[in-house]
Amino acid sequence: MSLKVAIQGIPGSFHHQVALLEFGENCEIIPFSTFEPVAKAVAEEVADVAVMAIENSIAGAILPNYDLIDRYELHIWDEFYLPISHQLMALPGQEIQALTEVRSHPMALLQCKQFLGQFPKLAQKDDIDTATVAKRIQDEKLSGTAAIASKIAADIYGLEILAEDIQTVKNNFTRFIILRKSPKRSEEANKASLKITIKNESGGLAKLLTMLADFGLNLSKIQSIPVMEKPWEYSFFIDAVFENREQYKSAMEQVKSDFGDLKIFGEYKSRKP
Ligand SMILES: O=C(O)C(=O)C[C@]1(C(=O)O)C=C[C@@H](O)C=C1
Repeated sequence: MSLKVAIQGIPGSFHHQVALLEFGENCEIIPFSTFEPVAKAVAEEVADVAVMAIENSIAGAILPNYDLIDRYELHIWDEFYLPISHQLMALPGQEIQALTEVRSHPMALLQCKQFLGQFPKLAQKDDIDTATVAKRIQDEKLSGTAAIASKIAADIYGLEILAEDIQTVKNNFTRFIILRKSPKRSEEANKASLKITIKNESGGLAKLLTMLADFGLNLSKIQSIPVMEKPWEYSFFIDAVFENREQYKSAMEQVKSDFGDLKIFGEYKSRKP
């Protein structure tokens, strides 16, 4: 039986590309148009695994996805960094000047903000995912509308590329995480994703960070997320890289005893390029 992989997006989307690269051409892709049903599908065992974008090197974090992992009690099994190159594309034979709107996933539009700034008359519209826009332009023969999507999407849906590599910096990556319902047991892990809710007292965060550094944890990411039930209080989502597993374990014990709540989303191998 093939692995069921939940993603947001259709063939040609970046999620689809990651799913095939990670799980091979024979996996069964279960596509959704937003992130919440992706998380739900794994929580309810409709899918075995989910691929979910979590942050981009130009546009930053996709904050609502942190909440989904937390709320649906999912576990991070792995990470995947995909180089992202965006192309402006439209029905064949059109000039950029003839376009009136450009549609894409909001994260993709953000990554191309500088390029789009040159075309103030081009209305920017958020859409489901990069490839869905490319497909719709072809299916409905939408002249005047452009998509921002991958070269693969242009090939699949028969669109012409009008401008290549339009993301603000050429070296652009999106970090995806691989989620499952059950926790992963791995002895080779050197990275952990944590949620720490510290007591609201002066210097609390500074003390936490110093303690983690003392145990040899290198924080590759720290993101504050509001605690919804307690206005103006925050939890911290932390990605920490470590060399010594015992020291990491000791640090986690100390977090629990001295700082507050700890939730470990996953321990896995760092894939940072
Ligand atoms: O729209 C797509 O193709 C996606 O896979 C979504 C997504 C995202 O969620 O950030 C994935 C990678 C890129 O950063 C742009 C968009």
